[in-house]
Amino acid sequence: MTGTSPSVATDRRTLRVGTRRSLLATTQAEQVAAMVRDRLGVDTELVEVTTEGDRSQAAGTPLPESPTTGVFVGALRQALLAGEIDLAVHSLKDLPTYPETGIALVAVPPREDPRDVVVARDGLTLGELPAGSKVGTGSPRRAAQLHALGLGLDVVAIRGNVDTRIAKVRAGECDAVVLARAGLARIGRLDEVSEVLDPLQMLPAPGQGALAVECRADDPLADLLTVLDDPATHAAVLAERTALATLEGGCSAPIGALADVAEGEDGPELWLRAVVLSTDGTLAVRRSASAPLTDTAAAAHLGAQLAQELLDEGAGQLDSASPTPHHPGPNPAAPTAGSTEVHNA
Ligand SMILES: NCc1[nH]cc(CCC(=O)O)c1CC(=O)O
Repeated sequence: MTGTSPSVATDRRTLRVGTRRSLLATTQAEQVAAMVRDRLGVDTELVEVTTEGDRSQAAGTPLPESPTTGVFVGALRQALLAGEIDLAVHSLKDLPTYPETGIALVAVPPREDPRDVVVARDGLTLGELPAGSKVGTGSPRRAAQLHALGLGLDVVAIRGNVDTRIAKVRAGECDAVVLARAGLARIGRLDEVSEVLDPLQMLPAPGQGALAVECRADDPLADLLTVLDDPATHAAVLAERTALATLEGGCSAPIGALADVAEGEDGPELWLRAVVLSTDGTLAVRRSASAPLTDTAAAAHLGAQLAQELLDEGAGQLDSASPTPHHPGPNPAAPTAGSTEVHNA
């Protein structure tokens, strides 16, 4: 192990790319490794690190789809800090919103399609599934938005990796499951998709479809790896994640957020929309806002501002712990016009 003698990147012939062991994780890591070889002209080697999340899946107690505690990233960060790997590749949506001392997020490569998809029996869409159909998901965000469609679907909690979840449909255990399109795209299983969900009905998780490349903050490699960064994607996910971080301070309800880059009159703009729902989907607060796509500070500001508007509209009262959510209280300061709505779904 050469971790104790800091070397400059050009001294390293082979960069060690840390990844979780799942098929999705290693596929993503190999994609980033290919970019590293191409852009930096160095060799790469994948180093598989077993995370707490993987261990518990192997032991038969898989974690929920959207663990918020970073169980999938801790071991990779430890390996970075210990000098066992040079860079780590994560699904960005699995990263906790708070930073880790000594670890830098150095690049966000171009994003995959961030939408959620349905994999259903007989190629059915959600609208074609009869009331009472079992739709599997372990994500409170997906469950709340499924309930909000008002189709009478029976949302059942399932866990496990992408393969396991698709297998539940093929085995007849569920009529359908909802997954991130990006995951299926990366492992070459888009042919399983029966419907791509419009973000108007199913807003993805903040950061969904994007990858995060991390390395040690004090490693000279950090500067070199910025060539992997896609500034538009980076700004978009920063806006989404800042909204998430701000909302996490004031509420524990399911959250969806998506920022798109669109061409405005005076150049590219970031258009951010977000939703906070009660767990059972009967109540939702939704809002959107846009800002010129300039720097990361502007993107973060957009996210924080939108989150604050959602909190002002009562998002903090959509208590995920409450089985019978109540209407958010009136807010005299809230504007009456705009794209916010508090509704019974
Ligand atoms: N929570 C697990 C996870 N983390 C990232 C992805 C998919 C790839 C991505 O969103 O970038 C998935 C699977 C899923 O949600 O279906």
